[in-house]
Parts: sequence; C-alpha cells; structure tokens
Amino acid sequence: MGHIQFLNCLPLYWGLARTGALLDLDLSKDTPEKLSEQLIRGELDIAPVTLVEFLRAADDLVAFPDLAVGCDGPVMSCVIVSQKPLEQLHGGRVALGSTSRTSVRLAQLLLAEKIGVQPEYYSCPPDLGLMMQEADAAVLIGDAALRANLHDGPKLGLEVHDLGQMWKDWTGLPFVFAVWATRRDYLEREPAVVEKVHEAFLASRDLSLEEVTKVAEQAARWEMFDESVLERYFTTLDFRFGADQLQGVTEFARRVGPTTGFPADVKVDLLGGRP
Ligand SMILES: C=C(O[C@@H]1C=C(C(=O)O)C=C[C@H]1O)C(=O)O
Repeated sequence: MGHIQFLNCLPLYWGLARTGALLDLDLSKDTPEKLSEQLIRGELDIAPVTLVEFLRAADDLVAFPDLAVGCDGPVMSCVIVSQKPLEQLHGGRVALGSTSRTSVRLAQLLLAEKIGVQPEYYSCPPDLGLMMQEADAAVLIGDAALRANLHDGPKLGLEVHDLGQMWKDWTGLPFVFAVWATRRDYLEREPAVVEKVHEAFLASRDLSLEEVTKVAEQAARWEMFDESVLERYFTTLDFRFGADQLQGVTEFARRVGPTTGFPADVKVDLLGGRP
C-alpha cells in the first residue's frame, strides 16, 4: 500500500506502529502523483490518491469513508506564493508544483473565478527558489508549501495565500485534497483485507490525534518545524471524510469536472456504501 512522503500523512501512519498494524502492511513511500498512478495501474492495492486522479478513475476505485487529507478553512500546506497581489496576476506566469494534481487545479479555479485573472501556467519541480526565478507566483503542496508558508515566503517578502481558506471563503465548504482508495477488482478479491486496513487507519488516526503532542514532539526531532507548529498543523488538517467533506468534493467536481477529465456529477463510491 502507498504512503505519501509528506508530514500531512504522519498522523495517519504514526498510530500504525503503536497498534502493531504496521507489521502486516507493505508500505511504499512516494509523492502523491506517483502513488495515484501506481494504484490505478495495479502496482499498489490501497493508497492515498489525490482527489483529481481519484475522480478521473472513479469507475475503477472505491474510497475509504471517514479518512482523507483535507481542511475546513486553512490547510497550511497547499498555497499560492506570490510576488504581487493575486489581482495583478492577469497575464503573468504561475508555476504549478509538479507533485500536485488537485491543489494546482484548485488554484487555477480560484484564480480564474474568485479572483478573476487568467495567468499563463507551467509545470515546475516544487522548489520555491527555482519557481520564483521565472514566475510571478507558484502553487506548492506538502512540506515545501509548509516551508514556504512559515519560513521562506515571509523571509522573501512574498504573499502566501492558503488554498483551503480561499475555498472556504468562496464556497463555505470543507475541501478534500486526497482520499484513501482501493481498486474495485482488489476489493472483490480481498474484501476482508480492505476492511481491516480501513479499520487500522481509522484507529491509527484516532490514536495519533489523541496523542498529537507526542506525534509533534517526535516529528520535530527530524523536521525543521518546531513541536508547537507541527501540533498546530496536525490539528488544522482535517482527516475526516463524511457528508460535509463529500459536499466539498461534489461542489469541486461540479465546477471543474468537465474541464478536468471527469463528469460534473461524478459518483464517489465509498466502501460499504457509506457517506
Ligand atoms: C494537504 C495536502 O494535500 C495534498 C495535496 C495533493 C495535491 O494537491 O495533489 C495531493 C496529496 C496531498 O498530499 C498537502 O499536500 O499538503
């Protein structure tokens, strides 16, 4: 199964070591866009999938209920970093971080329809310094976005706009960046395994959030962020996937589906048929 190599997923995996479930799982760490491809190609059986790729492959995938990487307001680690106010980006250049599929689409939607600008977009490795050499603004996710948001953006005098907050201000809804999913054929072959893995992740998430101070303290030993920032990050992210989050997904699909490779009314299938 897949594991996103970003801090955002740590609370979902940390508890697996505590409960012992980790011993029964074969984890493969990678960036989100690679994990999505591997799940869809059948090289992984269960994985976190960036929302856009999940919706594109919705006929072949089943999502885990009550488990996601999302937010209801700020997310902290999916951002537009800009050298100028967003309103002035019309005709400018915006670099899109190459590991993202969902935040880059969300950023384009918000810039076009919330802010009303039409810049030129190009894909770029997720490195703020590199991006800022050629672009007026950049879209970043994960640890690179967190660094840009908390350290480098303010240091370089750049504006940082939180995509979760922008979406919330615009629609009033939560946003989901990644869901956990399995392929339909694997579910048919191994329903009990899928069910067990789902339960193991829910238990891991709950345990990690109960002991979030400890998770943050441990992560702070090898990360550049201090304990209090990490605790704030882990409790700002919303790891739930219920009716409210599904409403956010439905609204996103309605707005971008036809231009992004899935129907506006794409159906999200959940394990056990639950919302
Ligand atoms: C909250 C985040 O959600 C992510 C955003 C993704 C995307 O934009 O494609 C993919 C997976 C998640 O890691 C983040 O990366 O910080």
